[in-house]
Amino acid sequence: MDSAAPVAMLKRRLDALESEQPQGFIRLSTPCQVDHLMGWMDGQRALPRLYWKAREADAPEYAMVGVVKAFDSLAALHQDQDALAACSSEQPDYFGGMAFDPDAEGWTGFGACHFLLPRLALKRDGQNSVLSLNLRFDDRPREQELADARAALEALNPPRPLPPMKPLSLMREDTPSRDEWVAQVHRVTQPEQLRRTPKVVLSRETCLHSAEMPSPWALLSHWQARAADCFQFGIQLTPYEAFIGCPPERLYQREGTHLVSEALAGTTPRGRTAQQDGERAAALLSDAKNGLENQCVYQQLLSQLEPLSCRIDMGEAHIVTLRSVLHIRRLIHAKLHPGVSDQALLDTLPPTPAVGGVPRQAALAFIRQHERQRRGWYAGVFGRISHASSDLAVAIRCAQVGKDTIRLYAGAGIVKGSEPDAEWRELDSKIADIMALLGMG
Ligand SMILES: C=C(O[C@H]1C=CC=C(C(=O)O)[C@@H]1O)C(=O)O
Ligand SMILES: [Mg+2]
Repeated sequence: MDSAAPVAMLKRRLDALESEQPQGFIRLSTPCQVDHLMGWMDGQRALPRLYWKAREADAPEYAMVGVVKAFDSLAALHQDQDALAACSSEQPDYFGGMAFDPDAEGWTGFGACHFLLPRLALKRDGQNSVLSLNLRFDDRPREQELADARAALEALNPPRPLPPMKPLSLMREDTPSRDEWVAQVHRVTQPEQLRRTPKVVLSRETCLHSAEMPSPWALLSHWQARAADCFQFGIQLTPYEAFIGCPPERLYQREGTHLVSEALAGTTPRGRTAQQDGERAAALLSDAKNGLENQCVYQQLLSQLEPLSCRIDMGEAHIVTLRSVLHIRRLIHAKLHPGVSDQALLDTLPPTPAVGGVPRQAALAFIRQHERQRRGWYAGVFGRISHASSDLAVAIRCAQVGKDTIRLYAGAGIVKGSEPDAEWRELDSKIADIMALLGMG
């Protein structure tokens, strides 16, 4: 990619702003040829860095660096959207995520909620790539904003070739251990416990120790090549902490008042042939335990969306085929009441029973009491929010990349009929792609 010319163009556009009276939010954009966005991300030194692509094959990719403004609550984000709606014709995209449980101790460096309006965004949409510089003049001195924007442009680096994936000599540590897992699954499936809490999604953290921190962007680049049908995200807030993932599950997509959500739960490993896949898919759809896992998610989403919507259309259960596993999915389309905000949706929907349980509070209480690992942003929410449209994934199939550890997360819905050994194997199949990349497959 030749970024010198686009950067020079944006600097000229900035110079032109000096003599104007810019108001509110302004996005300066220029075409910018890109070969590989991950190489661009890896080449940058400024922080934060954030990458996002929704799971549709033709969804645009966003690679972002630097920050204009950050938000540590949905209320603050919503307030900002309202403020800009009142003073700007263009509205920004905000990117970020939320922890699984804001009331539990999370990961160092990752708050309960963190969304940001990036300073620079490289957006690739089909054949078109555009580099944008975001600015705002409603809440800060004009001279300072222009100087900060110029500094961000000057700090931009060219992309660099991604380092090859080195075989890491990794020591593996599971929390819970396999024995603890067996005990936890037995506890959840006791009849008395199931009567009060019919579903709890238990999780595992697999901690891999490595001598040096791999580039999170090189890892994500390899991982995304194996997860074309999934959302793909990465966020790096500090030099030694990044969170990446390729989740298959959508929390919701909103276009105006039209909302699409889904229940993705119920799992079986892929077969070795197309015929075996077909047999496993049929068995999965008729299996009581997996059906119940999905039903819990679907019903809760429906009952939560009901008061927010004037119309809800329910879809049939069908199979989603990923590289290593098959899942059951049911789609939900809703027409929201006018004025239902992303804040209202995000205050209501997560954590869904695909990652928490039913009833929510009892399941969360169980998880807080029995899980030793910190879920942090695993099983939280990650995505893009804007005034006109939003798209958010459930942050599963993910890894936290630290200075000398890589932590992989996987969970399994435990309901009546769950067997500890089969559920443990389900955890491994869910993260098989990233395990294989790390030489642990
Ligand atoms: C919680 C996870 O998966 C959820 C999504 C799909 C299928 C699931 C299951 O069959 O248990 C889980 O509910 C995870 O991958 O960490
Ligand atoms: Mg399951």
